[in-house]
Amino acid sequence: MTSAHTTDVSHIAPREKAEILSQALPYIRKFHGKTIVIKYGGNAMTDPELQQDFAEDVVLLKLVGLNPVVVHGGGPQIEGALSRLGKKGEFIQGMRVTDEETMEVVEWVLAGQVQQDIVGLINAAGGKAVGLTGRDGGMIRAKKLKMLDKDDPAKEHDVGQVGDIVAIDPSVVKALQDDQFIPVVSPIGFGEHNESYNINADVVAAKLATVLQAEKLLMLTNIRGVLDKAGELLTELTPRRIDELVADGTISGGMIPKIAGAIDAAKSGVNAVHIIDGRVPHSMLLEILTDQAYGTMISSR
Ligand SMILES: Nc1ncnc2c1ncn2[C@@H]1O[C@H](COP(=O)(O)OP(=O)(O)O)[C@@H](O)[C@H]1O
Ligand SMILES: CC(=O)N[C@@H](CCC(=O)OP(=O)(O)O)C(=O)O
Repeated sequence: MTSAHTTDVSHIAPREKAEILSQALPYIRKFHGKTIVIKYGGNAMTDPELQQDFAEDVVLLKLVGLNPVVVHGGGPQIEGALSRLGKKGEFIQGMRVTDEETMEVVEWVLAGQVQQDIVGLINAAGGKAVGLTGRDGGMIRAKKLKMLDKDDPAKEHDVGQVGDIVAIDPSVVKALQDDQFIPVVSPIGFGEHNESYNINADVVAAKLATVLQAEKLLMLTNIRGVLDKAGELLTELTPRRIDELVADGTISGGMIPKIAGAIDAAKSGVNAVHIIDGRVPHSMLLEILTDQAYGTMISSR
C-alpha cells in the first residue's frame, strides 16, 4: 500500500521512469564530487516516514557522486526532554537560554539520540554514516555568545552556555568524505576549558558550508520557505530585503538564525543557499536534481 507520503509511481511506465532518471544527468554531472551541506531541522524530522525518505535521499546523493554532509537540529526533541524534567525552554532572539542542566540535556538529546537516529536510518538505507559532535577531531571551537538586544544594543542578554563559533576545523569531515562516509554533525562546540556549548544548528550548518567551500547549503525546515506578512512565499531574497523583513518583524523566532546563517554562507562564497520545505517528500532531490525552483533562495547581493 502507498503511504500518505510516498508518491505512487506505479502508474508511470518504465520508459517514462527512465526518461525522468536521465533528466537528472546534467545535475549529477554538475554536482559530481561537490559538497552539499544539508541542515536537517528538528521540526522537519518529526515524521518517521519523512525521516526515512530523507535518509534514502542522502544515500542516493552519495551514491551518484555528491558529498552530502548533514548538520542536524533537534529543537523540538530538546523541548520534549526538558518538559519531561519539568523544565520549560526559553528563547531569546532564536537562541535557547542554556543553563548547566539544560546543556546536559542538549548534549544527551542531540548527540545521544537525534544524531544516532539519523546515523541508523542512513546506514539502514545502505549508506555509511558517521556521527560527530563539534568536539570530534577538534572541529568546532566556541566561546560564550555575547548577545546584544536587537532593539537596544546597549542591553546584553545572558543566554548561558550558548556558543559563538570561534573556528571550524573541517579536516575530520573531509577525511570521512574522502573515505565514502557520510558525516552527521551535532551542533555542539567546545571551549578553552573543555566546556561544552550549545550552538544553533543553522549557524553551524552555514559556517561549515563556508569552510568546506560547499557548492550548496540546503536548510530543510517545517515551512515552505520565508513568507511575507500575507503568508506568500518569497522565492528569492537579497540581504537588503532580509534586513527590512527582520526590522519590521516579518522574520522572527527560529527563522532569524536561519536567515542570518544563510546570508553569511551566500556572502562567503557558497554558490546556492536555499531554505526548503522538509515536509515535502524528497524535497532535497527536487531541489538538487531537477530544474524546479523550491523554497527561498538567498542571494549574496
Ligand atoms: N517570515 C517567516 N517565514 C517563515 N517562517 C518564519 C518566518 N518568521 C518566523 N518563522 C518561523 O520560523 C520557523 C522555522 O524555524 P525553526 O522553528 O527554528 O525551524 P528548524 O527546526 O527547521 O530550524 C517557522 O516554522 C516559522 O514558525
Ligand atoms: C542555541 C540554540 O538555540 N541551540 C539549539 C540547538 C538545536 C537546533 O538548532 O535545532 P533546530 O534546528 O531544530 O532549531 C537548541 O537548543 O534548540
